[in-house]
Amino acid sequence: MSKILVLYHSNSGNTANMAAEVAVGAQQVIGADVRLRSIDQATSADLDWCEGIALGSPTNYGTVSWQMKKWWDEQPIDNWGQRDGRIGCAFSSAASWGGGQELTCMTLNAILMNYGYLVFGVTDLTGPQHTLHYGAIQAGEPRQEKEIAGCRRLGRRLAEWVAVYFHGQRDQHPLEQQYDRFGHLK
Ligand SMILES: Cc1cc2nc3c(=O)[nH]c(=O)nc-3n(C[C@H](O)[C@H](O)[C@H](O)COP(=O)(O)O)c2cc1C
Repeated sequence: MSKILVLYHSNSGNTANMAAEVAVGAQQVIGADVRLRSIDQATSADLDWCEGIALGSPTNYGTVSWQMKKWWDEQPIDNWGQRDGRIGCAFSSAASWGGGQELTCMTLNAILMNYGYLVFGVTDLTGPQHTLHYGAIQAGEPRQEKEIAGCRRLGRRLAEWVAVYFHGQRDQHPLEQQYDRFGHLK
């Protein structure tokens, strides 16, 4: 089983709704065991458990929420250096497009990199002019089909990479998949 943690903070529900869709996407990969946790519920045991993590925060003043930063700041230092090689990715909701979601994703990725996670972006388009190169991004909550698909694609890609790199399932590699990845480029 691929162990996938979707960990998020959300003040008013938008990032929580993204997280739920990311979890749905991860569950699309056969053999994925998915935990969906807010930082209010999660403990360092969840980090110990997972092989892959999708980390989500609202964009607050162009960066991660203080609550998300605090959660990581308070992780036991003993864990540092113990999670090298696990796989991570990011997602964020802001009020508006261009409100700093990608900056937040990059900061979330930087937090994960400090812990030794291998972080990735997604090359696919899930709708016209809609991609997630630095993580899934959103204005408000995901409503349109391409927005929901973007969140789900992030989770799916995470579970695919875990299947490939942790469990040797080469058939789960994105280049082996039959679903549409670049149709919206046309
Ligand atoms: C303290 C604070 C700072 C914020 N800063 C930004 C910002 O820099 N850019 C932006 O577009 N929205 C900003 N917002 C709006 C939130 O990012 C937006 O409402 C988001 O969808 C909230 O996600 P949540 O429902 O998961 O908390 C801010 C909200 C708060 C409370």
